[in-house]
Amino acid sequence: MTEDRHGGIEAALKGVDRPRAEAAIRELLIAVGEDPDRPGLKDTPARVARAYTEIFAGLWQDPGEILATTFDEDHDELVLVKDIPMYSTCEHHLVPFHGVAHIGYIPGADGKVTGLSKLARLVEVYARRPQVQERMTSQIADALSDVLKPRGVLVVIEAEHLCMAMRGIRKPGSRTVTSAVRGIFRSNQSTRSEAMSLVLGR
Ligand SMILES: Nc1nc2c(ncn2[C@@H]2O[C@H](COP(=O)(O)OP(=O)(O)OP(=O)(O)O)[C@@H](O)[C@H]2O)c(=O)[nH]1
Ligand SMILES: [Zn+2]
Repeated sequence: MTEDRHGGIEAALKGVDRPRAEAAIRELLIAVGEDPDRPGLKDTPARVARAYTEIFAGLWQDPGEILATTFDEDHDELVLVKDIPMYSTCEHHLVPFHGVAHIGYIPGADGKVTGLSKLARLVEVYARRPQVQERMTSQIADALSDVLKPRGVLVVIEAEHLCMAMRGIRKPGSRTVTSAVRGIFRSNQSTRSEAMSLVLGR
């Protein structure tokens, strides 16, 4: 696990009760019919506890802190970062859903913008939690709106849910697309359509 100056992994390493997680994984292995003491599984509970600490580190991270670095660029038109890879965990089945996030915003009257990497970090904060795709999409849009006070925000997430692929209905390849629009993207249809075509155009 790499260190994260925004407190995610570091805070998660301090906060997560790993002995408890390890005990739970051991119990799960027994419950599904495995022998947690066989050599291949001996270190698995500790390994999984560490992996979950990383996978859910967003619970320990403050999105406001990530967006704290802003600068005035006097830019009053669209800023769009496309195809940000994301891996999250479906809170219903605790299996991954993964895909890409696209984030666009039009800065507010003060021209305040944030570093481009911060948009990708924001995706990480909300992806690294037990999630539902719709909620994750709205949370990213709301965090950006609250901190940057932009004229508009548009977030689109396209993802495949492994709970629909490797189990249950078993439809690999189906993609779920969610969007959240705020400000001018919500009130002005032509602005929204223009941004959407940039987002979805390949
Ligand atoms: N809206 C939404 N649904 C999700 C998301 N992730 C998983 N689901 C759905 O959550 C639902 C949970 O349904 P349940 O009937 O409680 O669980 P289940 O019996 O395991 O359902 P199946 O997956 O249909 O086998 C399923 O339809 C999943 O496809 C998500 O991000 N958004
Ligand atoms: Zn699921």
